[in-house]
Amino acid sequence: MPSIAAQDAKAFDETSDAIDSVNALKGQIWNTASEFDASKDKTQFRQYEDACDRVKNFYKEQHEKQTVDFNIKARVDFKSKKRARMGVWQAMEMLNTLVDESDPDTELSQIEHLLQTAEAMRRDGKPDWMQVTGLVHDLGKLLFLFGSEGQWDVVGDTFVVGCKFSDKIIYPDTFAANPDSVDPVYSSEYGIYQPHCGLENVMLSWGHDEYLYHVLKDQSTLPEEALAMIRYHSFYPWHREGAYQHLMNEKDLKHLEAVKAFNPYDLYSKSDERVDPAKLRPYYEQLIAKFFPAELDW
Ligand SMILES: O[C@H]1[C@H](O)[C@@H](O)[C@H](O)[C@@H](O)[C@@H]1O
Ligand SMILES: [Fe+2]
Ligand SMILES: [Fe+2]
Repeated sequence: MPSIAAQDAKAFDETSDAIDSVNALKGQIWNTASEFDASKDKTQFRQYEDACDRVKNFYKEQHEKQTVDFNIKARVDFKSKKRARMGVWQAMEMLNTLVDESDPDTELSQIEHLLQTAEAMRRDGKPDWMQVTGLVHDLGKLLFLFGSEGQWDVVGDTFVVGCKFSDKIIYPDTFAANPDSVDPVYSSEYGIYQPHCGLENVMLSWGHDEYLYHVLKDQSTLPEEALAMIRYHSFYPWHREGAYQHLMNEKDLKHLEAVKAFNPYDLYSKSDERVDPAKLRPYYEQLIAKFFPAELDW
């Protein structure tokens, strides 16, 4: 039996190895841009300072209400309820009634956004699994039709709850109204978490990413990268701004790379040409059949 001191030293070495490799790789990953990224004028997107009141009010409410208590309750509710049973295309059609209040960049319907994302990936020759991930990535917004409290617990960028709210989140001042921001534990650097504990062990603000990840992880044959794309695609303070590095482990580096490859298709396809869902349906139905059962529990 190694002594406690030796075990501590080993644990410390492992943590510092993880930190070293996070540090070595992160610069490379955070700075990568894809071909698709390069062809778009980025100044047209995510201009939150100039956004309309609809968007600003949305985030004011979300940042006030996403507390640790709420997040625990949302996860318990998720596990204890049955919502619906249907296929992927039917879910896309059902989602179409939602107009996302958090989005300053598109007025198009959700089905069009999903198809635009997938089509942009298809044009760039991305693999089947990634195209289908693009196709489904926002289906978690169905939560809104399944009894969410509003849009604030469904859409918008995500962030970590249970530790200090990062100033890399858009409209950071609005967290002053969140009771967790004056809680001595929840407002500290690490809060309820351990250094480099890994993002799978932290609570991201509840919404469409987290919900869909939990729905699909056991009901699809999507690879790990695809599930990371779904789970973290709204986590802009992390994947775009480089926040929360003190909570990352090595697995998250791989996930970061996947999310960074996904993001430009989600964001910049919003300015692409309109698509015709009826025309595209046969192609995507055969992709859906490769990765999902005919019906899923939502
Ligand atoms: O407003 C958008 C929302 O429409 C997206 O679905 C989400 O992923 C983004 O992070 C958010 O900023
Ligand atoms: Fe999204
Ligand atoms: Fe999206």
